[in-house]
Amino acid sequence: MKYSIFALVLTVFLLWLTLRINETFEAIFAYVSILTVGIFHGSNDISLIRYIKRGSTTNIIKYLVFYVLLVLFTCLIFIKFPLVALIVFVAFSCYHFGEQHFHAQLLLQTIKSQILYVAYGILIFGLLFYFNQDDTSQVIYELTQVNLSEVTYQAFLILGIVLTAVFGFLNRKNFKVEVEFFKEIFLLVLFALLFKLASLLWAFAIYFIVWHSMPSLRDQIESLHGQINSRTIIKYIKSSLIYWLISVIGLVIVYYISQGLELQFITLFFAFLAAITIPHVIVMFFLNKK
Ligand SMILES: CC1=C(/C=C/C(C)=C/C=C/C(C)=C/C=O)C(C)(C)CCC1
Repeated sequence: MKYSIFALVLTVFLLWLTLRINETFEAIFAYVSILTVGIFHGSNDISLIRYIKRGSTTNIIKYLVFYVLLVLFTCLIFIKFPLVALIVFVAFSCYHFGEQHFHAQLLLQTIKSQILYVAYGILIFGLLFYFNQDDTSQVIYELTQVNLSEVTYQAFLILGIVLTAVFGFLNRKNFKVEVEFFKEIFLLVLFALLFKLASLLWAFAIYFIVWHSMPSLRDQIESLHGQINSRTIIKYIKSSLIYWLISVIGLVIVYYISQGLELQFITLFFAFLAAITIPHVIVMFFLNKK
């Protein structure tokens, strides 16, 4: 079965599940899935760098040091200039989500297709934030001390819709033939419904796991090992385990820090996600260019 059909069926099932569980279960499922599959899909960046740089004589330790410094630098920017850091994080994330959605559906990677990636990411985050305004505003306020008004969310969503429509149209000759326009629209309506019914964290988790992390894991295993089977999956898990463990330990430390601060855990959770995500987005950018 094509992955996108599986993801579609799974999303409909999760929509049904959302109607049946309460917010506590949503939060438990969200944290567990983000901490396992979500963090795992970003835990193999060093192997991916080795793959991207194969043939190069540069020592991999150099990349590891650079990677760790980038994580620390992101943390520092979040502390010193939180608004700038948040805007950069959301912009990178929009590109990254859009890239995962479209890169295999387009024939060529051009400036127009890259703007489509950003546009689609804006549309997805626009729907997520628009339908969960209060919770989003609270997290953003705790991170940056900035209070966003309803108009900002409307404008962000409209920007996503317009840019996706315009750049989807401008890329029309660049799409592979099998791209189904109506399936894409149906998906967006499904996301809108899901994001409206689910809590912010659960809605984010469903998109992040089903539509981003799982297809990204599949692409990464294919790039690194040529094919997907139990042997290559185990190989991938083995080489990711140590980085995954370091990330989870980092998050446990963040949890204990949050106990002493007057912040919600979810706020620090997103800040933590940002710190480990920005270097990952850069690695995936170069992997997809290959
Ligand atoms: C959902 C959400 C936010 C953004 C989260 C983002 C942008 C996550 C990106 C994750 C990525 C790109 C992971 C990559 O593998 C904000 C703005 C903190 C506000 C609160 C809710």
